[in-house]
Amino acid sequence: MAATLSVSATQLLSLPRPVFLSRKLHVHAYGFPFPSRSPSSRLVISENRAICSAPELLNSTSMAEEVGLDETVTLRDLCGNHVPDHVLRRVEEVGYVIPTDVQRQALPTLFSGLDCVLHAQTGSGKTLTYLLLIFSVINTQRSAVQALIVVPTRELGMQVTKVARTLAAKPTESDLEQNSCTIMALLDGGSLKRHKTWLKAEPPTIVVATIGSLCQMLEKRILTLESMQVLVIDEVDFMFNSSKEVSSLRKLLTSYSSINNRQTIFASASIPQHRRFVHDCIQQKWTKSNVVHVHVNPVEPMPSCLHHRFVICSKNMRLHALLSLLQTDAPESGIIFVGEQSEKSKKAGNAPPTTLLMDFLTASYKGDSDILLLEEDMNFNLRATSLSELRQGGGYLLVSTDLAARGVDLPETTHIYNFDLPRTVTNYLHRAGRTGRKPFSDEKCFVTNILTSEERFVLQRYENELMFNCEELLI
Ligand SMILES: Nc1ncnc2c1ncn2[C@@H]1O[C@H](COP(=O)(O)OP(=O)(O)OP(=O)(O)O)[C@@H](O)[C@H]1O
Repeated sequence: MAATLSVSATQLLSLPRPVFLSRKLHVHAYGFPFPSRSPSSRLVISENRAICSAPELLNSTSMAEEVGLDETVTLRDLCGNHVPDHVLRRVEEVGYVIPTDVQRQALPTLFSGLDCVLHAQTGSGKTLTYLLLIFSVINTQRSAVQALIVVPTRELGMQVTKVARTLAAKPTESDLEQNSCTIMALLDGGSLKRHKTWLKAEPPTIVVATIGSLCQMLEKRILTLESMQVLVIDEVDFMFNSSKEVSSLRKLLTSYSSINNRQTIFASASIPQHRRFVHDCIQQKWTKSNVVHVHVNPVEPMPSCLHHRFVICSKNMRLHALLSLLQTDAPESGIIFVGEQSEKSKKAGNAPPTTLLMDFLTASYKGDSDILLLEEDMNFNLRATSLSELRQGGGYLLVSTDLAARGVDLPETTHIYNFDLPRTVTNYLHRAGRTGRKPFSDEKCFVTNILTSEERFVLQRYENELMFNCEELLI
């Protein structure tokens, strides 16, 4: 049976994003050079062929709905010939069925073996994108490190490891007969001695690492990357911006491994001067020369479900402004970002701002949510405890420095409060992106900035650069 739709050429040309139809469908465009400017163009959709993607035939969701067709390609459709079935079953069990935009746009490129810069909004599903590539490439019969994911913080490393282990878990007894994929978290603050023993006994298939711990293992040749097929650098702009990490990162990209033996993926929601970055990737031989920049939704750098607001108050009224906001919003789960303590304030022996804020909230906030702290000065165990408590469910208010701003995925977070304005526009984007992390939800999430009147122009600059509007609240 064929369904026939009449679509004007203007409609065809004005639609905003590529159409992907289910693999049962095939699109024929007849009667006009495609895309046509003729107002009487016809589009015929008939059963029984593969996915069609035509950039000009944008967003045919409404057309497909009109004839009652399933317009959606699934992750299984995209990955079927590449990713082992037991991994795909886990992907579906976890609840990932429909690909997000970045998955839909990047996976075909990644499966074709090309190097890739994954540049897509916070919370858009970049982690699953590169993990699916890794699962398509690794051979569990081989005992060697075949994929390496480098992350900036222990917290992000633990999170990525958890997702990778979830997907690698064998769901049925017949799957258990196959060799399993082992995943090592080689992260700052972990036990290097234990990792050395593990690496010497039996190399893991995938390593998730922070650059410090990784380089120690590479320098001592306890870990080698000769068999590495995929190298992922997550939060790549942060890594290149960090004076502590950059030289080790360059060494990893050029001395410890070579672009010809590996597929290289860089991921981030923010890649400032991205054309320059892609140019550098090729010039510096961090990637092959045909590297693809997958830039999803470039005109909207932040998720559209975010509602940005600000309140203006004097510095010494900020605690009260925050309390008033919390009482009005009554957020079930939120993150309050606080700036780092200045060296001057440290030398003067003042308590860190996070401590002051925790003390204030513990004494004054009467809501039900647990109040927790995450900051660099805590030891790694306490940091892990804070995050695992957050993930156990129930409401929370997390007081944090920018440590929680990159990559941390707490999907229940609906409110972000910038108690101190972030120092850069990129930090604004990542702090804001700790909310709005449920890909197919249209739940409204809030980012609220507490600022002095002198700081208003800084926020205005962020609004201009990131193309959002901030509403003023009067409290
Ligand atoms: N296809 C999918 N369907 C449903 N949920 C998904 C899908 N892919 C990813 N997610 C969920 O989306 C959330 C965000 O994913 P992820 O952490 O990979 O985002 P990200 O793009 O890396 O963001 P950031 O740039 O902030 O690190 C996670 O909670 C993840 O479980």
